[in-house]
Amino acid sequence: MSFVRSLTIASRSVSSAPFIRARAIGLRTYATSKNDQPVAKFLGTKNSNGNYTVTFIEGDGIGPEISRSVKEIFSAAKVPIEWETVDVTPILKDGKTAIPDAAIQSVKKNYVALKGPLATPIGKGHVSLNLTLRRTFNLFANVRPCRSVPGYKTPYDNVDTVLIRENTEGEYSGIEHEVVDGVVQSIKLITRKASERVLRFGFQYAESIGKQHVRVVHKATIMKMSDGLFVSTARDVAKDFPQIEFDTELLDNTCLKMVTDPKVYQPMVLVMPNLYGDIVSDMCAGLIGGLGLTPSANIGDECSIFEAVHGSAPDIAGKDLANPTALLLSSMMMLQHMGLGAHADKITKAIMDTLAEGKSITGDLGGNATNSQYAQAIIAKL
Ligand SMILES: NC(=O)C1=CN([C@@H]2O[C@H](COP(=O)(O)OP(=O)(O)OC[C@H]3O[C@@H](n4cnc5c(N)ncnc54)[C@H](O)[C@@H]3O)[C@@H](O)[C@H]2O)C=CC1
Ligand SMILES: O=C(O)CCC(=O)C(=O)O
Ligand SMILES: [Mg+2]
Repeated sequence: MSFVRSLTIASRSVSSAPFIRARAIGLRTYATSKNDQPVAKFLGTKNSNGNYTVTFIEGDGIGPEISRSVKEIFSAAKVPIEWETVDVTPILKDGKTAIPDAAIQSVKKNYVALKGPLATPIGKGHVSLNLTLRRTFNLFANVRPCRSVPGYKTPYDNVDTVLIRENTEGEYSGIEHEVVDGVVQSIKLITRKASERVLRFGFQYAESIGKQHVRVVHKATIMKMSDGLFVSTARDVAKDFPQIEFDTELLDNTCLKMVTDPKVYQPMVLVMPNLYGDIVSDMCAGLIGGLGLTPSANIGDECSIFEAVHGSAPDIAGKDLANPTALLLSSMMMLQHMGLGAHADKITKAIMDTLAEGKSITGDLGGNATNSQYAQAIIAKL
């Protein structure tokens, strides 16, 4: 019988990290936190045509189809953006999987990218390029809002959760090895530095979108050292935000309560280690109609990459059946981040009106429209 053991390592180094300041990346708002000088400030500038250049990674599976819809809608809405499409087919560099240099240079130059889903082989094969991108650009916070779509009926009304996932370490550190035949070790790495960084961002983000409560989701009853460090760091950071209510909750209880009464989570921002955030965000998507609807932002000090929560959906790829809304809403978060909020508002209204009308929605939402027909319906409303 094979026996897989997970070893937890917690860094005890005491951080003297400076107070991190963050600009909120909201789906609807572009509020600056009270502490100004944002860590996630958009550093890009307009090119000689008066447009911003944005790196586009179209991705695998449904990626190219939904990317095409986003591009068509942006073009119809006359968003002042020029896309720089890059290839991220992995290369081997010093024996390790790496992103091609041209793609890295493009993101570095433009400070911002929109990304379709990238498939990861199961078991053997290259490491996740999604994770590689997050690590390469130190995109420490993954912001995953999940809100009910007005007019689209689900068993739950008025879902409004915001989950912030630590994005660079934890169970996703990718440190694994075989101890002896049949015994494998996987290391969950938690550091005070990365925890503090994402937690501070979480508090500042909550403040800037008007949520008065931060809840840290963990399993420190079992992973006493690693999740314990995340929780104790959170308690320290919370002292700098006395105006924000702070508490903690065990992950299994969060899952139960979320699918029983998601309204409980409306006033708060949830912050959690990497794997928990991955799983809970898919679960939350299920509350509002599925993965076709939920966006995300990977935030770093310099660059930020915006992508849907979902993956490459191989089961529907190549059929023009995918729902591009999740990538579209991610691109709306991107526009907010870039200070192009007026364009975001206009497109978001067309998206929401099309969804509420229900005549041209995709199969995942119970409609008959293709991805292309849905995109055209949005364009007609612009
Ligand atoms: N950030 C990323 O790029 C992510 C990449 N992946 C990768 O994607 C691949 C496929 O993973 P799965 O487990 O199948 O998850 P998935 O998220 O691709 O699909 C799960 C289910 O949701 C549906 N779905 C997803 N997006 C949809 C959309 N836009 N419209 C309509 N239906 C949609 C799919 O058809 C499927 O039934 C894997 O290689 C995985 O590693 C998975 C999650 C995130
Ligand atoms: O990189 C992958 O294959 C999956 C990543 C994922 O599920 C996520 O980021 O939500
Ligand atoms: Mg995931």
